[in-house]
Amino acid sequence: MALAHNLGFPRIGAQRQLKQSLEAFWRGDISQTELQQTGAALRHQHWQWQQQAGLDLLPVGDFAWYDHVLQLAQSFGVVPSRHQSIEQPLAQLFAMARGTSNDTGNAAALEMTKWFDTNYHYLVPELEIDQGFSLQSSSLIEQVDEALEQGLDIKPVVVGPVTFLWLSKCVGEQFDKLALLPQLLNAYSQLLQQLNQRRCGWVQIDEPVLSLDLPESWLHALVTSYQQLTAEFEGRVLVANYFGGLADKLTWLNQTGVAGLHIDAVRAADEVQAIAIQWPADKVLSIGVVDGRNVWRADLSAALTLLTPLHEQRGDNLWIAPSCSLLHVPVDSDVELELDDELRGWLAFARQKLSEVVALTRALNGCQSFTDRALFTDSDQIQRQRAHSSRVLNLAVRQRCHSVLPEHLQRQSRFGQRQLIQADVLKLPKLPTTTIGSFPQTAAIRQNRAALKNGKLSQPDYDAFIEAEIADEIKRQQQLDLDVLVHGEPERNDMVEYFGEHLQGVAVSQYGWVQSYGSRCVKPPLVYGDVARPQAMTVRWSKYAQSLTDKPVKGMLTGPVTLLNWSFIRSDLPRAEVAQQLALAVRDEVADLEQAGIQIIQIDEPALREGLPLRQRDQQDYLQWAVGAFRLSANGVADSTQIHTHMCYCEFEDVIESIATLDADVISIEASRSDMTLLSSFIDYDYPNAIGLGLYDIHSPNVPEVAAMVADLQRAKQTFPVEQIWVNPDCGLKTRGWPETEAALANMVAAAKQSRTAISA
Ligand SMILES: CN1c2c(nc(N)[nH]c2=O)NC[C@@H]1CNc1ccc(C(=O)N[C@@H](CCC(=O)N[C@@H](CCC(=O)N[C@@H](CCC(=O)O)C(=O)O)C(=O)O)C(=O)O)cc1
Ligand SMILES: N[C@@H](CCS)C(=O)O
Ligand SMILES: [Zn+2]
Repeated sequence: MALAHNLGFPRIGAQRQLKQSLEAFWRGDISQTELQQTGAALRHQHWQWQQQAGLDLLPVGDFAWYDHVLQLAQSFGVVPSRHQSIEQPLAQLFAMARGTSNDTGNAAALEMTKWFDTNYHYLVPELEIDQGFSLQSSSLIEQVDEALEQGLDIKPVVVGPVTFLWLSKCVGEQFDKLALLPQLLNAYSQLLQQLNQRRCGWVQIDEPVLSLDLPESWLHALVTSYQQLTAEFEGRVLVANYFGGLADKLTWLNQTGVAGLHIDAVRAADEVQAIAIQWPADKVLSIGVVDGRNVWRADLSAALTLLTPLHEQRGDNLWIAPSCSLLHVPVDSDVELELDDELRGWLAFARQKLSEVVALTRALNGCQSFTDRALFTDSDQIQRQRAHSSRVLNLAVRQRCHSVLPEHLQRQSRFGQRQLIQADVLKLPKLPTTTIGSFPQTAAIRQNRAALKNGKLSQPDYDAFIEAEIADEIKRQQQLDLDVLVHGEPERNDMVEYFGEHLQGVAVSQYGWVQSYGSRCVKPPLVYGDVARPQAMTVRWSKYAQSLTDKPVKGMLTGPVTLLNWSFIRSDLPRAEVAQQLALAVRDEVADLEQAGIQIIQIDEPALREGLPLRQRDQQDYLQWAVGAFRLSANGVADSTQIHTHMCYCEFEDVIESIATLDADVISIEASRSDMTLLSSFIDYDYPNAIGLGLYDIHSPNVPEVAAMVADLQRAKQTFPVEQIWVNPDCGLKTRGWPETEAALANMVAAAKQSRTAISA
């Protein structure tokens, strides 16, 4: 009998209960006991749903208060010294996640970065050269005990040692992280011994680093690790890889002695047959055949065709699962009642995906229920429907894509010439100051938008409210004496979802929340068909803002690659083509902004680096079409129009050449959190265009000091021509409050002014 299992369930809750409880706890509105009750209720609910779906083994340990990597680090005692004085474990966890600030000083949060190529962010464990590891109280064990008390058939899940070490960073003296492996393995052994005491039959150890190009020393580490862990665990170890292929690592995995292997049969469909032959038939092979990174219903008949011969070969040793943890999809598509029946029918969120896994497993085992059969019938019908639906194909869009010419990707003149023209038009001071776009999304803004959505506020009243917000934000920026103003983005729920709401071929869900980091969530748009822009999306707000001031107001758009990477994209068209359609829609908006008198337009691309394929062999192709999409969106303007772009949270060194090829007049980057080291990629590359230095970290409520920013500007001036330097925060200010925003910007403007005086002196 094939077995149905799951790798992980979304922890935030179908109604974002975890978010609400966390934020209430942080505000001091609820007690720790109440927060813990929310956690327990969510875990109980999620296990119940998974059990009802018919899974044979339920994942346990996938729940985390803020981030599962952070939680594991704390369990192993990997706590930076600046947070060690906090004894209460939950308080310490939140201090590591969010930083602390009190009379005795600030203790910074851990660095946050992208989890592989997803829009989920994990906290980076900090390792010192003499780092010790030992099992402290473990959230995994607590969750296991809780699930066992509920009489569930469980499979504990934990991030594996190779991935943990790979994702951690060295602090202080630099050293080879692998030197710490033996001690780290001891901590894992302690964890496995605890699972032995609880007689767990299986443990799932996640090693998504297997999807990367790994140096040989790390593959040796893989073998050493699992030889030790399998010897110590009395049950059986399932190593789970996802987000890509691992065929090149199979001979290494064969030496590890693990009893089971999970593969991502969606991202690496081409490897399934070869792995099925090479992975011993007496070991479990788990096929991640239902897409855990996208929201469309699976083609169940096609999946069954793939699985049937594998089942004939392996029998009980074939497991069926989603391709990866369901952390990356929303919970339940059945509640999306504002979508029409046809579109809703095309969707499968986490709960629906588990029904698909179970239906496939039962079909293999020859014990399908009536509901399972109906799922297959529906699936066949949906595949046909989507292929022929008039809402999917837009001939005008297809025609326009075919007519794109190389000159559409080209500015009229080179940067040097554009710079002179723009300087003449804009008349900005040296080291011009600006912000990245959004200002605080206050409770009042969110409440008014909620009121509009549930019919309590009319559209004209809402629009008037947004105009008043914009007017207030322009006034504040003028008082701060910023040089290039923004309208502040108060009309946007999110920089991607907002555009999803305005584009044809794209739908937005009502409750389709996905955790981005900690308590913060996003609702990725659903790109189901060819994308078109029926009317202007932002012009009204930018134009209104510009009418209130003589200073230039920067138009603010999200770029095509970020719209692509932060949406759920149709699976019947190559990503490059969807990117081109999005690019044409953004290009039209750029043209309309320019037409409306907006002289500076920023096209944000924070997800350009994130979309970089995990394997080097796939990267050039992506970079080529992604850069092409950006250029198509941006380059239809006159030389006098200044194009900005913005990127945050990203390492630039492996993509710097492509970033230069974007040819934006100004790129604003994060610089402060990396102590200006991110700049080194730009310096080494001799980056030709202008750069906006993210001079302070917007993720912290701390107000940056003028002197520190002056010192950073001084360093930048030593490496870049001063005409190329702009001054700005490192990202948008939507998550901040007004008092710290105004104080920080006042200091930033003061730092720029001081630095200008130093230039002219
Ligand atoms: C730059 N970042 C972004 C990423 N991805 C995106 N798609 N967008 C991004 O901006 N990835 C990388 C980073 C991640 N950073 C963040 C930062 C902040 C958030 C965030 O704050 N998310 C909000 C949700 C935003 C939103 O859609 N708001 C809506 C709905 C607000 C709401 O909850 N309303 C209440 C009622 C109102 C009330 O009474 O307060 C409700 O519905 O119950 C809106 O503004 O209308 C979050 O709350 O988590 C995300 C990623
Ligand atoms: N313009 C956006 C960019 C975020 S990456 C903002 O300011 O929020
Ligand atoms: Zn940003």
